[in-house]
Amino acid sequence: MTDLQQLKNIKLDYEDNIAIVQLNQENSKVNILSRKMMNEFVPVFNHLKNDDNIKGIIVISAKPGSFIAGADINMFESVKSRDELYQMSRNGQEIMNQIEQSSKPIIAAIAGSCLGGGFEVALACHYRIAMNDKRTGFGVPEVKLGLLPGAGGTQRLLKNLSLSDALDLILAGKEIKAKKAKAMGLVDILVEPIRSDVQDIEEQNIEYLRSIAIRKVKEIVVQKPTKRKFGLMENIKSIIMLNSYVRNYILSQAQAKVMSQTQGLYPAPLKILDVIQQTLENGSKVGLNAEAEAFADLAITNEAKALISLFHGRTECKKNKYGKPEREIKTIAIIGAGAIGAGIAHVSIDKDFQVILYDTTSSALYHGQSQIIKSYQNYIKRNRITSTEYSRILSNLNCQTTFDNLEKCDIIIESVFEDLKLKQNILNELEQYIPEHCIFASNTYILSIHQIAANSRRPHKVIGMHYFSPVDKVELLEIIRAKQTSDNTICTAVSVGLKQGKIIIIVNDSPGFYTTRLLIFSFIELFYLLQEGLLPNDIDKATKKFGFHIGLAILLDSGVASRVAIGQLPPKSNSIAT
Ligand SMILES: CCCCCCC[C@H](O)CC(=O)SCCNC(=O)CCNC(=O)[C@H](O)C(C)(C)COP(=O)([O-])OP(=O)([O-])OC[C@H]1O[C@@H](n2cnc3c(N)ncnc32)[C@H](O)[C@@H]1OP(=O)([O-])[O-]
Repeated sequence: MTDLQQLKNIKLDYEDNIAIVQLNQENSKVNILSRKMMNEFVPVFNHLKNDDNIKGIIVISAKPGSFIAGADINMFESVKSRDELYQMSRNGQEIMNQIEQSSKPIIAAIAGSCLGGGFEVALACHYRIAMNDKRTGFGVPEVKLGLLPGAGGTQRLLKNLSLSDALDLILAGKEIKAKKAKAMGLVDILVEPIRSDVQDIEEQNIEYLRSIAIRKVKEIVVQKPTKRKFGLMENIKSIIMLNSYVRNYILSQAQAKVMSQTQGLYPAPLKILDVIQQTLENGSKVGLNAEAEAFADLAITNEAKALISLFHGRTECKKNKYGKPEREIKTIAIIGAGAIGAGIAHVSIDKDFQVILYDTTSSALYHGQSQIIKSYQNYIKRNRITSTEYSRILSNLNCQTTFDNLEKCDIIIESVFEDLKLKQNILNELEQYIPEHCIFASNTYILSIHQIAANSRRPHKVIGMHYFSPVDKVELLEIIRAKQTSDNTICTAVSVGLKQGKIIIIVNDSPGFYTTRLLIFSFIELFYLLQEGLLPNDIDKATKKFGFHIGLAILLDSGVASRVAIGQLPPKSNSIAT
């Protein structure tokens, strides 16, 4: 029995007859439903449930940016048997049922990520109040770990949403922002954050959210909650759902989409569809059991283990192991307004970097600028940003055909053709204009950073930053350190990349670095297959069936790959990854 005076991951507060359960996972950036957290949460909840003085409960997080990031992923890895996983899911479902069935109103006051098991907790609560800010997002990303929501999430999402919307969330594992969650009926009240120029803003916002939640729960205690009224469209949708022909049609469409996107290589989406079908045909009791069975089946697959390992790898690649750069980076100059240069500008301006986009001609510059403007206009159309945000973001972009203002730059990212002489000349010329602290990054997939810096006055400030097209969609950034590159230069490049939202690998300045070298070996095999008489289309089909996102032959046909394959790669190979 946990002593309620000795809680380490939960702070229990009271205001009048309202209990505030504040989650604050020890030694962690995020809250998770770990064994330690659950060992405190369950006794706290039972105590509050049985205490007659308590009339209402609020579940809130003390951590800025994180409500609950889900069940503890490491817990699944430590489990020894399938039965244990099944039981874990059943226990999770039982806790959520207890929350839902509580006679006292329970409000989830949500600021930050509300994901997986965290979203399942929120869905089990009677009322959801959410901060309408960038960091607050809802989703069930379990499918990305090769799993499915295993604490009643499939059932509650089906109850709260139309079948298509529920499928959309569970199968894609995508995150939605608070405003969209409110529009979908998953959130009851949106709270606007306090102005962003206030100090300790996030802590203050949590306090503010808490005060609104306390007011609301007191109101509910007096009035008793009114059931959410469904609109006309929702009523029509639920009538349609009673029709098995319509249901089966939606499920078969979803299955076809899954098969075309995954080639059937991932078991989780297919299991999810199966659980949903069983629920729709036999009701929630069968659905819950099917969910737990599927959770246990999936958690022991190699696919889940590989995807969980990928999660850990990605988390590692989001860290700056070099610490903090000596200077804060405010201004970036990008040399070359082609698709990649413009893409780099695109991922920089919305992170509040001041960007100078340079090209030699107005028409090239116009082309790059139009690419950026078009993308951001699309975001407005898709409600990803408001027109005010659009104006603010675009005001960070300065396009020019001269080297004016380069003295303000903290980093230059050169993204011109793969021509060693050209890159060397640009570096030499720019060194006349840029300040002493400014670092120079070359966006190259093949040229030696050491050679690019051969005539530099400060080679320790030269580094490679290899972006991938389309830059606003591909998360990977390959950072290449030459022997002479200083740690602060690497640290600065990593911090810029992380702020741009990239997942970063750091590699040595060796032939083909990491990514291009991997491609080379695939292309060598491809050439053998072509010589043996296979058709490019068949090779593409086979590689896609194997799991490649695009066919290998079509990849070769894209300019980048062919130039790599045609022999710019130096013959000698050294070790690559740092
Ligand atoms: C009650 C039992 C119920 C059982 C039944 C199953 C229930 C459920 O359906 C299954 C799940 O929820 S599956 C889960 C579904 N949820 C997800 O898939 C969400 C996974 N998480 C994320 O997507 C991101 O971490 C966030 C967006 C939450 C934060 O991003 P950010 O601000 O850039 O932060 P960051 O740098 O990424 O992470 C900081 C630290 O937190 C760590 N950590 C984080 N989540 C963890 C977790 N769930 N676990 C463990 N650890 C987790 C992370 O490793 C790192 O550790 P380190 O030691 O410092 O290296």
